[in-house]
Amino acid sequence: MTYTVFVDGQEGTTGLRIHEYLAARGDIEVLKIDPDKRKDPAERSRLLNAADVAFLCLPDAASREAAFMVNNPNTCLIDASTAHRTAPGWVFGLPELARGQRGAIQASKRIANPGCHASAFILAVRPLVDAGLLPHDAAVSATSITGYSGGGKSMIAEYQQQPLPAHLGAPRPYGLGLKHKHLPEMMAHTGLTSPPVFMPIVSNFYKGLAVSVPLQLRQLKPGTTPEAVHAALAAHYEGERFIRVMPLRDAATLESGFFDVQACNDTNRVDLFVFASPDDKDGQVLLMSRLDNLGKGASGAAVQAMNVHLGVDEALGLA
Ligand SMILES: NC(=O)C1=CN([C@@H]2O[C@H](COP(=O)(O)OP(=O)(O)OC[C@H]3O[C@@H](n4cnc5c(N)ncnc54)[C@H](OP(=O)(O)O)[C@@H]3O)[C@@H](O)[C@H]2O)C=CC1
Ligand SMILES: CC(=O)N[C@@H](CCC(=O)OP(=O)(O)O)C(=O)O
Repeated sequence: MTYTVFVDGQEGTTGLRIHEYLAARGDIEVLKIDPDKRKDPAERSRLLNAADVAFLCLPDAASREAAFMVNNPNTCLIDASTAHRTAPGWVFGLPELARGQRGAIQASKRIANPGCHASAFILAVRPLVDAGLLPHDAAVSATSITGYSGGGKSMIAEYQQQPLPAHLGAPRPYGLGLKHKHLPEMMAHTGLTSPPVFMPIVSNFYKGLAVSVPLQLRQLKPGTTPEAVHAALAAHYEGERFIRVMPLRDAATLESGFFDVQACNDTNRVDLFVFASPDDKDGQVLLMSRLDNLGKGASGAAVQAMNVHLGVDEALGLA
């Protein structure tokens, strides 16, 4: 069986990476748009409606526009943008979210893929909420360190200019209005009733992302230990091929003394960590979640969602 696929936004960062994933696939025929017509609504509409699966790798407004163009009931849209992640009628493209999510992705023709920061945050927090360890109304905060490709073509150009302006050489916190666009999906797909205080930091490396979520154990169900937090993650992701729950107080990371934000690059993997002090006297845990923002954070996740939707091996074409 061959499926036809169109990538709207084929020359953007996410779109190009999806093409790389699909290039080796014998079961996929990629429909290409003439470069001169890639923003021509009539031509985009024709190709969107000709595809079995269309990836939207566009700014939010253009993604909304594309969704309106589709009238072929067989076309499945997989949107990488923020436009539809909490929209009615769209399924969240994160198969590992909860039991039943794969079935929902398979059954829907409208799939909204998670944001890169949001994927990492949700995958760390959702299991604790589901296990009843973290109350829905918990006050949570999170930090994310990300490479600059997360900002798409314009941010890549900014960071790759020669000579590099001095202010881009150091990490840059942003989202300081506390209204980052991933907050709605972070709440909707973890079950938290108030937004986390979230500070992303972009830095001078191409890709790689790590979200950290510090928790005081007294915020959790009384009696919760770091072991219980770790066990909840391990149980939630048992058998998941793209999620690795690392050992509690991961010895390798602790020995090196530094966390490697880039260690999931060029994979579709997410690594989850639970750090705690050795004697646990302070009653704290630090959750960390690491991924490649262009892998499981965007293009890899989109291809995985397509595989689930088509009912083929979920890992086909993915590292
Ligand atoms: N980069 C990342 O790590 C992640 C990105 N995303 C999301 O994926 C989407 C794409 O992001 P990314 O690839 O990084 O962005 P880029 O800016 O790299 O690419 C966007 C592409 O869309 C094209 N485009 C803009 N408007 C239109 C239009 N009206 N019709 C057709 N094409 C159009 C742009 O054209 P032109 O080349 O002329 O600018 C560009 O090629 C965004 O919504 C982003 O937020 C999601 C998760 C992670
Ligand atoms: C470094 C940087 O700017 N990153 C982007 C997130 C990239 C991402 O996940 O984007 P979407 O939600 O748009 O899909 C940001 O924080 O806005």
